[in-house]
Amino acid sequence: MEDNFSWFWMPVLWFLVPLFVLKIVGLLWWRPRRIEEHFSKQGIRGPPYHFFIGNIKELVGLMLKASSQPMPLSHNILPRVLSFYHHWKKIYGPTFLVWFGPTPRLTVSDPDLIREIFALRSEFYEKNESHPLVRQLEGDGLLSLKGQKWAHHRKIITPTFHMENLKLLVPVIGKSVVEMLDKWSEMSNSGEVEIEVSDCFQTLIEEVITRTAFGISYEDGKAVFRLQAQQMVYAAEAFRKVFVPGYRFFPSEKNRSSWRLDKEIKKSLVKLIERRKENSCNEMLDGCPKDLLGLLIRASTNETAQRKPSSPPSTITVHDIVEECKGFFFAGKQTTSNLLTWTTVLLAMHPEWQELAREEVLRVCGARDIPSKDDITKLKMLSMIVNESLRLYPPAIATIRRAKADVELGCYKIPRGTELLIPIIAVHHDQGLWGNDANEFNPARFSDGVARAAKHPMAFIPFGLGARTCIGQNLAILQAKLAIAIILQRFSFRLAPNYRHAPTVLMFLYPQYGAPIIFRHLSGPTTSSDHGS
Ligand code: HEM
Repeated sequence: MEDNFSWFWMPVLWFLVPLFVLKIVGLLWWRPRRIEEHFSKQGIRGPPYHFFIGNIKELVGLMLKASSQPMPLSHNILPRVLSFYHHWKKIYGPTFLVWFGPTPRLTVSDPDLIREIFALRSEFYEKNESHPLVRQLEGDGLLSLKGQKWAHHRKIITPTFHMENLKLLVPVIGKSVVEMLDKWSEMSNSGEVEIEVSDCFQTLIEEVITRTAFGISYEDGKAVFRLQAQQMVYAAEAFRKVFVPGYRFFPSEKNRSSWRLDKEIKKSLVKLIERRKENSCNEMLDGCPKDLLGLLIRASTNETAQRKPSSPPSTITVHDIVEECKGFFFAGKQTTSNLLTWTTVLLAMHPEWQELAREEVLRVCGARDIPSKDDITKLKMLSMIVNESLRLYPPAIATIRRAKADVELGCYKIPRGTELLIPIIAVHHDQGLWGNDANEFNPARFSDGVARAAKHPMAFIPFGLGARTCIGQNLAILQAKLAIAIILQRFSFRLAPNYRHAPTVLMFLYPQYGAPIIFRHLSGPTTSSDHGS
């Protein structure tokens, strides 16, 4: 029997093992060399590829060194935040090849090329596959879907984020902001209070997103945020490691924790969706905001009702809804809370702009009332300030696309499978596009509108570009303007003496040591009962 076994298997193994080794060597050694050569012939160079790990070791080293200590109070944050780009750009120029493990990434910061990727020839590019831990966090929803399924979901969800619909949320958001400020007032001592704003704004945005996403069920959504915050720590660690295919199935301690968290998140969301379906909600009544959950449930119900017995199953399932909700929690919270944090820090650093913004708010909205939806659109100075904040401190500092086929990008020939890294923050800080004061806080550059603020209309891309542009941008801007306006009505503020300037990336741009700010009441302390609506 044993003899029969070796007689049959030994030659098979002799054949298969070398084949497997050859395949691995091809993927991890020969292919990267060929790609390096392909780009080098076109004048594109970069740090040399190292077997299997690519440039991960140098990359992590540069990041750790850059974030090892705070920086001076300056807005020249690119060297700290995207240290590898800053470092290699000086050596190889703005378009260079960098290796994330065996995956090549070409950096693209020329706005004409960026427009080609996102808008003019977007059919040749697709979203790259996120790391499985990141994917778990962002869900299999709009953020990562592709093709027809993405288009179908985007069409259904878009109405939630129309300005007309969002404006109905103004009193809800305003109420959450006022409640937060009332707590600050209660904590204040002789009219002043020190607040670590990045934590406070996260809680505020959680509340607003849960209301926008879940309407009447917002209380139930809060548990999901807590679980996602834990998942985010694992996902952020994954960014610093080479992606090993299949490793996610290995029952390591972290993987097991991450699976458990994912299971809990799914369970909470399914419970929430089922309860909401049973209640069959009142949110479709005239004048009530359409929330994400209501729209998705309605879409799935309509599809099921209209389905012929012979047609394929409804495309919006409870699983789809769960995945979309995960994405909205994740994308909505971290981005907007960081926008609020950086805008507050900037106004604390630049009191002259804080004063101009306050004058406008008091003139348009008065000193006490929660600004109305019409007031918000009139706050031009505040819009300029928020834009300048998004330019200097964009919460999403970069994005990635993958070439679906061999494609020409400008004068470059890009092989299929190459990833293109668009360093949003580098484009926003480029002196060639923004002038010599690119690293200065100067909201006035937006006084003639976004398209004319820089030398190229595509130089300002905090929300991405083209069909896959951020669906939540109106909501983010609305929340930020409303919250800052209400703060300006009630407080003046400055950096706390213990503030340390340390913008850092943990998936999004955030202050490494928090953002302690001192708030001073403009007049005597007020409470919510004093406010109009
Ligand atoms: C300051 C706040 C925000 C910033 C800077 C921001 C940034 C971005 C960027 C750059 C993209 C494009 C990514 C790419 O092309 O690869 C994006 C997409 C997206 N964002 Fe946002 N975002 C913000 C707020 C929000 C909010 C509040 C929500 C939802 C509640 C949201 C949901 C999404 C979704 C679902 C996508 C994917 C859209 C698609 O592919 O169809 N974002 N965001």
